Amino acid sequence: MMACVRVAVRVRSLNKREKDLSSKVIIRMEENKTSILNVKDILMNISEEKTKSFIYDFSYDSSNAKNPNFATQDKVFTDPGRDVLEAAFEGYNACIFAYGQTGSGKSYTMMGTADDV
Ligand SMILES: Nc1ncnc2c1ncn2[C@@H]1O[C@H](COP(=O)(O)OP(=O)(O)OP(=O)(O)O)[C@@H](O)[C@H]1O
Repeated sequence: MMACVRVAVRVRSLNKREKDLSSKVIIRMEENKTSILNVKDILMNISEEKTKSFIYDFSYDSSNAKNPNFATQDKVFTDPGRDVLEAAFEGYNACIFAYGQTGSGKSYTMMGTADDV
């Protein structure tokens, strides 16, 4: 039996505009914990960062494919997506939706790319 509501958070990689602005990724993810770092601490290289942490059902770091905890499209589909589909096939009402600001990766996360099978 799956929980009624589950929340997953995903971070995408920086886009060209953000890279051109030398933007920093201020989100760190560890298991299902998402932390927001203070950008001033990152820039000044202060190790004792003042972070705000939140626990979600899933936290997906897709910011850098080189990170060991990089979340692939397949992973994002398998964890929250497959259960919802299975529940629907069992006759339960099910809904999955993406929420976030423009350009944050909602369509990408829900639809994938032509290369995804
Ligand atoms: N996880 C990701 N990995 C690589 N590229 C991504 C990822 N998520 C989003 N992108 C890229 O970022 C851009 C914006 O993503 P997308 O169109 O999915 O955003 P959106 O939230 O649906 O935006 P809008 O609300 O404007 O429709 C696209 O070029 C997409 O390919």
